[in-house]
Amino acid sequence: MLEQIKVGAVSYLNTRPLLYGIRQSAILMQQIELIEDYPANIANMLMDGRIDIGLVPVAIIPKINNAQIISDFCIGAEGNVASVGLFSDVPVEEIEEVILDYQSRTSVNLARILLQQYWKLNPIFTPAGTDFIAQIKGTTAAIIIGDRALAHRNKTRYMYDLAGSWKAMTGLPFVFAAWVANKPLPDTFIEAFNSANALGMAEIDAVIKEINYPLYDVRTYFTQNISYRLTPEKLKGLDLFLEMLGKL
Ligand SMILES: C=C(O[C@@H]1C=C(C(=O)O)C=C[C@H]1O)C(=O)O
Repeated sequence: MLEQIKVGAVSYLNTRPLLYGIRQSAILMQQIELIEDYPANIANMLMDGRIDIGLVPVAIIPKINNAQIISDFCIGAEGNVASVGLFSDVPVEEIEEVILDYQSRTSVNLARILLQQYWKLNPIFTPAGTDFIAQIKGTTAAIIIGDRALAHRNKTRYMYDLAGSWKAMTGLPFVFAAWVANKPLPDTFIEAFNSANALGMAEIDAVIKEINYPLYDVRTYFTQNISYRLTPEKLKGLDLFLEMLGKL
């Protein structure tokens, strides 16, 4: 038997439409082993070769040998993404310290770019411990991503949406994560993988039916906040982000 292709996916709600399609595809499921974890862990797995494909934070693409984006689907946003924010009790100008979510690799860097170039501020950045959300207080703010960010909306006085702010600064959409392989894969497999992703998007009603999430409207999240197609405009946003990241 051929060895299975190891695929790592982000374990947040936003990935559910993509995984729905993959799981529906029996032939694909015979060829892959699916591993779910938070983004920073998926990034480590792809970097050290424990997986062959990962829905990885785009910020780590430059650190991967032979990195290839293999899919037309991504975790992106054309405006407010709702699940990536700078959460603060004070207005952004008054923030002195920003704690950076340990689960993130892209958004923490996006936050550094936006604070420097959009808000023109220079706060201290601190790596997060596991209980960092409880430390948001006074002039200490935090970047939170994923489901924990959705759950924390309305809990702080201010939530600056990082994808919305990126759009305001650059006029471009933003890509948080993309399907990246660290080795060449057969074209037939890549085609099947893409079709499976597309299937999930086409069956969005069925995806939503499976989810019981009371804290945010998942239909709005999947159809108006997250934008899954890796369009030429998104690739422009991605190129600009990687260029800015290189100069940080
Ligand atoms: C929009 C999101 O994008 C995520 C943000 C990531 C990051 O900051 O490194 C990585 C993967 C994405 O799933 C989110 O999870 O809320």
